[in-house]
Amino acid sequence: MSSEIVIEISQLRTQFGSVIIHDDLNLTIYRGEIVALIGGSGTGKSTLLREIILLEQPIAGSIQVLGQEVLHLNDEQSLWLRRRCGVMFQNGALFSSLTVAENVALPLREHTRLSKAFIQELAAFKIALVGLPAHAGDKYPAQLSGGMIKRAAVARALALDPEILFLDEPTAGLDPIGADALDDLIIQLKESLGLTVVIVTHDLDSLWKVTDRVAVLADNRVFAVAPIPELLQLNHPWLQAYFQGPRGRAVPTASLV
Ligand SMILES: Nc1ncnc2c1ncn2[C@@H]1O[C@H](COP(=O)(O)OP(=O)(O)OP(=O)(O)O)[C@@H](O)[C@H]1O
Repeated sequence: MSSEIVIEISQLRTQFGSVIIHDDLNLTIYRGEIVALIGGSGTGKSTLLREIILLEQPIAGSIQVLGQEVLHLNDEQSLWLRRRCGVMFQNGALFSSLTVAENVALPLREHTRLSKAFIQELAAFKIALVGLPAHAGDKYPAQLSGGMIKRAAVARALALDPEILFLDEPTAGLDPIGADALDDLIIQLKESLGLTVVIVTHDLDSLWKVTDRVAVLADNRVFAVAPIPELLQLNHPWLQAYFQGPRGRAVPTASLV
């Protein structure tokens, strides 16, 4: 992890009607790290992610992404930032009427003036990069397994060579083997492409395996942000219940063998 800041959120306040979601929320994310956002249901994890990628507006505060204040961008700056950020939404959100290759090519068609042949080549490269066989490019999403759909969605998120990858519940709905393989892919992409990765996840196995640090949303703010072993030292009831409860485990299996 470098000391270069890629995302800096300060004094963020988010409110829907009279309901306060975030209040004085602060979070700093560094280049090359994998950070997960966790917290109870409704604590505003997905909303925070949507604010960072310009899909939602907070009431007050500051969100700087790659040195740009995202709350006051003109159209050109928004476009620039959207290209620097790859996003995989929950369930992949691929267009069902397009093949995988067409889905991956779509951001390239929208954001570049590259030739059709070159775009096809780039899409094929991204499809290979995420570990899909070449013939998967000709398939429609409905013809793919859950794990392949997630990989295709990651390929589309990587289409424009982003610096930051946002993943909303990437392993949700996958069997443990598929989820583990996707975790491997996320680590591999971070290491080979130098990506900074921000994940919203409830998957404890994933948290242990892929994250460098975990940011815990509680009481409308980021209550703590640290590697999991450090979080376990904190005496917060929700955190203890989360990691030490019936579905949690105090130490990763890898360190037991
Ligand atoms: N556009 C919106 N308008 C009104 N309320 C919203 C909007 N978006 C989110 N909310 C509310 O804000 C709260 C936080 O939602 P969000 O989806 O960010 O939570 P979360 O932490 O990701 O939850 P979960 O773990 O259940 O997915 C919820 O109560 C939700 O109903």
